[in-house]
Amino acid sequence: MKASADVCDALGEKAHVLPLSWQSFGKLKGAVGPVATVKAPEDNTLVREALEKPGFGRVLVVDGDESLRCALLGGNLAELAATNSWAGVVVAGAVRDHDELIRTPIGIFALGTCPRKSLKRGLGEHDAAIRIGGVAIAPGDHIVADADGVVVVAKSHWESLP
Ligand SMILES: O=C([O-])CC(=O)C(=O)O
Repeated sequence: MKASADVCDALGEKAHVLPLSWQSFGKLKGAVGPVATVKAPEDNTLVREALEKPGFGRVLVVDGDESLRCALLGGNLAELAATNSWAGVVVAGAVRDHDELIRTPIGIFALGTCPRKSLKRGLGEHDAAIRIGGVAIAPGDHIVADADGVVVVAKSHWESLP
């Protein structure tokens, strides 16, 4: 699996580091793959909808407005993601069920934990162009997340990597 540091060394400024304080929660300590996006403003209805579909090895990047007021993913959604062949989930927000997440065979990266669940009103948007930590991310970009951080690379640059 590609390491985020190697991707940064190879691509320089073409590798976009998401400058936030990421923590790894899943049993797998890395997630690499093409990006699918979802906006989830303190409401994880669309996160569930996305993870109910086949992941095909993609990484779901969740724009949660960096809120730590509620959890956008917990043990059930992590299990769903692993079952449906998602390579990982990157949540710019909070997750919960820490002790279940660490046993689930998928990469899960988030900014922290919160024991409160999110709204279920269907707010948000699938496949949106999003911005996390000031970095623009669109479906089809590639992501490398590991213990060093989370890096986004445009498809054209990704294909130039050895
Ligand atoms: O359903 C939710 O809101 C999040 C959760 O607790 C889970 O995924 O288990």
